[in-house]
Amino acid sequence: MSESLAKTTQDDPFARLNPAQRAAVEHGRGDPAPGPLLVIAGAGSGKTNTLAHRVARLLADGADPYRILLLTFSRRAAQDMTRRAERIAAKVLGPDHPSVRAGLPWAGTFHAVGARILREQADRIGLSPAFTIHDREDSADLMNLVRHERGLSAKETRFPAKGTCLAIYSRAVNAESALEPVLADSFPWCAAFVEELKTLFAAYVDAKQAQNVLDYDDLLLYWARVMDAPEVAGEIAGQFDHVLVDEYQDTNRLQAAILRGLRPDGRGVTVVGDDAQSIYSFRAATVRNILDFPGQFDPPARVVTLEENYRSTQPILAASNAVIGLAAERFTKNLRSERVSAQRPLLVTVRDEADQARYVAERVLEAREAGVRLKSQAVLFRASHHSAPLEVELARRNIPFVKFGGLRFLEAAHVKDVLAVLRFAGNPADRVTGFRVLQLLPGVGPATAGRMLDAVADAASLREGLAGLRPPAAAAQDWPGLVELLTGLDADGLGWPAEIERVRAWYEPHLERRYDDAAMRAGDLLQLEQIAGSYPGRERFLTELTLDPPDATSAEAGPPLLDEDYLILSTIHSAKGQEWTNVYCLNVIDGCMPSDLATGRREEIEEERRLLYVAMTRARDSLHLVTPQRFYVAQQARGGDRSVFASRTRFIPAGLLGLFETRGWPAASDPRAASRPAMATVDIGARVRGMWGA
Ligand SMILES: Nc1ncnc2c1ncn2[C@@H]1O[C@H](COP(=O)(O)OP(=O)(O)OP(=O)(O)O)[C@@H](O)[C@H]1O
Repeated sequence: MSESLAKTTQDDPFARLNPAQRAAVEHGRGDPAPGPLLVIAGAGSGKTNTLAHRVARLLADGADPYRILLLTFSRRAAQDMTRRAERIAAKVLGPDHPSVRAGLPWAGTFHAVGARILREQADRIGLSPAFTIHDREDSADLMNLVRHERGLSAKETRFPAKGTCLAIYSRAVNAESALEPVLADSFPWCAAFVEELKTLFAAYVDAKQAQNVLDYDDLLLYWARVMDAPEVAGEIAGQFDHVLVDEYQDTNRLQAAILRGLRPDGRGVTVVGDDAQSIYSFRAATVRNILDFPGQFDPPARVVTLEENYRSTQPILAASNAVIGLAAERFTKNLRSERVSAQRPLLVTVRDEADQARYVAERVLEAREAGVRLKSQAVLFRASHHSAPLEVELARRNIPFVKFGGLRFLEAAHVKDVLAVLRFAGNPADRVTGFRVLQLLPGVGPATAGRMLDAVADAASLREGLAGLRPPAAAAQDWPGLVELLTGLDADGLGWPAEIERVRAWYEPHLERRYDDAAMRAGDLLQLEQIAGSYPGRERFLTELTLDPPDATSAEAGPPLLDEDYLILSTIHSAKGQEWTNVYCLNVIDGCMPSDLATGRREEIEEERRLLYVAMTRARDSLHLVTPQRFYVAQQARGGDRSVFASRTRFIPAGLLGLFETRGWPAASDPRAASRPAMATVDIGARVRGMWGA
């Protein structure tokens, strides 16, 4: 680069954009209400980068940051985008300019923004602004409660379990579909229960409304319905000049309806996405949203396609393109990369998962020796439990790692307990939460808790309701403490985060009584308190954390882990939008990719293909796809602990093998290979069970 060009690039943050990116960034520049824009961006083509530049361009050109709505897929993405846009805008406007300092107050996920808008409008739309939000587990619990009340849980009817009921309900809501087609398409074994399910869902909705509770789906559903009501919709839409949506391929019909409601003529709308990376149809996302976007408007939306990949080497890209090239329907993008390399992606055959773990651990250490930090390396897998043997191997070798997409921090019982106290104090009508809180006391079981909640519901206030209760003898000692805590949280004017400190202090003796590993759990609660400190208040904290819980503790908690170097382990779903120098992909075999949980419907298989594509396109320099020849099948019906012989994923048919370097490991020359006995599967578990005639 010449000196003057280098200087220009440094001064002008927009100078590095390629022509297509610039076209997207500058679309409608100077027009206060530019026409709709769709940016179709291939993997690694700078989608995120381009969207951040577009926001920065708007700010630099004088747009009001309070009137920009930026909808992202995760909270992390919203924060990342806000930081990038601020940094770019600061180069033009200076770091102290009010538009830079304001940040992007309306950046967040659809659900989080929905919650905020609904709370702001609560009085006008018949909601109480104190509504609480149920996560999936709470929703399933409430569904279960209603199911019992309706007498639908009798075993002989084989009525669907609470989780299935919730999944059916959720899909119907998000896909804006009647119940019958949802059952026929996705839950055919439940089709006989259509009438009972309708009754159940009606009762579930009644219960939520009576208890002043919204579930995840309600946040989109209520928002969408508000946008149908002209009196309120106009006001909400009028708050924004620009609406930008990232990862549009993973939005569902309700989200598309909300967007249409916000901007019926498409003016000021930018959506960005990649149809080839659509991987959330199990949450009713529909790739049709992005495929059909341009034609919704008259004149149609402008489409800008980004085809230059800056991430991966050409051989990695060639292999990824070939995999997605076999997909049935997509916007055609011919991704190209200028990053030459002689190294094709590796397709490595190993005996079993234990060897897979050893292979990956060795390569990771080798790369670290060669200067690639652990943090620049990621191991990706289809299902969270696939990494178990590797986790053992890493622990054995003292290789630190952080796992994304496993059991979430907030799902841990003790963390939920503390959050439940905070929520119940804010909304005593919420029975699921109240149930949890009251049963923390010794001697209070479901029946007592239920009676107590009835009494609270009939009283004028929580304070009055609690005052009238007589706890069982075993709880007598702890009762006054709980009453004081619940009634004092609001009344004592403690402020935030002192409120959560008080709850933690109250909870500590209960924690010790309830759990053997209380010390470790207490550490989690301290971490929770630390996270709480970064929110302005209780309600924002509870809402945002419920909607988008941290994927891994260290993702939020900061020190000490963030200073160290650690390997990334992640499900492919959680790897969305990220990139690493080296990527190792586990179990690239049929049964895992595609998952044998996919029913075999064509759309589901296509989505599994896109998952492999997403995994492959996360790699910058080095990509290893590992195929164990024998795979232990976990989580099968009783009687089955078995290994199966596995074959390479169908998404890499023989015709594509030339794009990979195929290898067996350990190599025949490796003494480890020779010392192995011939491959045989001995089902010890079955033999042991056989002792008892099972
Ligand atoms: N014009 C450019 N010049 C050089 N590098 C670029 C340019 N645009 C983007 N990049 C780099 O390319 C990489 C991929 O960018 P980004 O993460 O924005 O892509 P993406 O399209 O969002 O990817 P994906 O959809 O696969 O998650 C990043 O490292 C980014 O810095």
